[in-house]
Amino acid sequence: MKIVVDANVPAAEACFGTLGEVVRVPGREIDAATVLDADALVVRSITRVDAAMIEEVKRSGSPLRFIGTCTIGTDHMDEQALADHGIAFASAPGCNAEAVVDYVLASLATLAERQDFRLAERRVGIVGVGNVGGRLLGRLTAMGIECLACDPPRVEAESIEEERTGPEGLAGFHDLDTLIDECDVLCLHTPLVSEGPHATHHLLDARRIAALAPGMVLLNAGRGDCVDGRALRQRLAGQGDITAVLDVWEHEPAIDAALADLAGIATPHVAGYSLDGKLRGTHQIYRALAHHAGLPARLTINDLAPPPPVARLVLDGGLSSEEALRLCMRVVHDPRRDHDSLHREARRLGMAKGFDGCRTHYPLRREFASLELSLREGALGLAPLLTGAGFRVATD
Ligand SMILES: NC(=O)c1ccc[n+]([C@@H]2O[C@H](COP(=O)([O-])OP(=O)(O)OC[C@H]3O[C@@H](n4cnc5c(N)ncnc54)[C@H](O)[C@@H]3O)[C@@H](O)[C@H]2O)c1
Ligand SMILES: O=C(O)[C@H](O)[C@H](O)COP(=O)(O)O
Repeated sequence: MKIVVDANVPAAEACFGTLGEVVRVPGREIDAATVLDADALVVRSITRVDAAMIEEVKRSGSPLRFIGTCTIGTDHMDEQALADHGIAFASAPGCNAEAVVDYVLASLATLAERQDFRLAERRVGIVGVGNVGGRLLGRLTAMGIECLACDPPRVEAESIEEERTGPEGLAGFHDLDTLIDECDVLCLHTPLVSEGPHATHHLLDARRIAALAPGMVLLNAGRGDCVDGRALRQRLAGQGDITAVLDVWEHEPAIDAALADLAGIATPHVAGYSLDGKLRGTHQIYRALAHHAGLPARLTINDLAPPPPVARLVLDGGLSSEEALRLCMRVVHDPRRDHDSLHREARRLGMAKGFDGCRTHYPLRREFASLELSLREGALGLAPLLTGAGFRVATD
């Protein structure tokens, strides 16, 4: 079996090499011609697999029968065209959700320090309460931070279910305009949905961007097209009274440089770029391809991940809860580094090349859960906050 794999998929040889011959191709270069004699294709989000590509592949008589994307998002795939041509499809739901939550918490902790506010006193609105938003809700709530949730498709689906099973799980869900009115921080974790009753293209449109109260933080780690970037740029340039944290952008990789300059934190679509998250994505697609091909998938995720560079940190007393949180987060992940790299590489290479370069050469990053915190007596009071934030805490 010949398997074409995006060059930015880690552990590709270790996993897919047990199933067939692996050929690595940079994601932006993968097209119909690349996969003419391939049996399987493994991509990430930068490869557009649309109807035209699938039709060209099939017209050429290619043996291609399986396409997997090692990502959560699937808006780069035309799933209907794949089904129409009998090509099996798999994605990697939830694979990097923990990494995105780490990114959100570390970004908010950075803004709290920069703007001198206490995160615990902020109310956070979460739009899209799936794998990412749901985990974010869980961690923020465990940290004692008040949250409001918005997920109309889920409410609709669960309401139908509720008629059969009784009311549960719907409390605390509100509409988007309520979150805009009542929250200090708005976090977008929606997929890009182009049509239908719950379309998300420009979900944050000019009207909603104008309605954000001065002082609000808008964070987008879903998809760039969920926010009207032009309207956001105008609001930031004109009034400059809100803060934007942007990891995803319209027109990646040639993103709006002026918007990137105005954002408090601007990162090149790397919120989910922990090694753990990428390896989970590879492993999920490896299992799906093995299943499709009727082959055994013997590797476990534990076979793939190396030990973390910092495994354990001992905390004594003397730090405030905010200081301790920031310190522990930054040992694992600091979004300021990614913000600086994006600006530096964009100046050096131009935006599109700089953006892609930061992603291709992304430094090693692990997840909060890879760090064990050992709390000495004076720091024991920090345990609930640090556990809630996602660290492993030992109190012996
Ligand atoms: N920045 C990154 O690195 C990164 C990493 C992972 C995922 N993502 C993006 O984040 C998205 C969400 O990831 P996930 O794993 O939570 O997906 P998911 O499918 O588990 O959850 C998405 C949630 O959004 C809800 N939703 C859909 N339309 C909505 C609307 N109009 N308003 C409010 N909620 C709506 C869905 O009902 C669902 O509960 C992905 O589709 C992907 O595009 C980005
Ligand atoms: O959808 C996802 O999983 C994320 O957006 C993912 O981090 C995208 O990374 P890429 O596929 O572009 O490398």
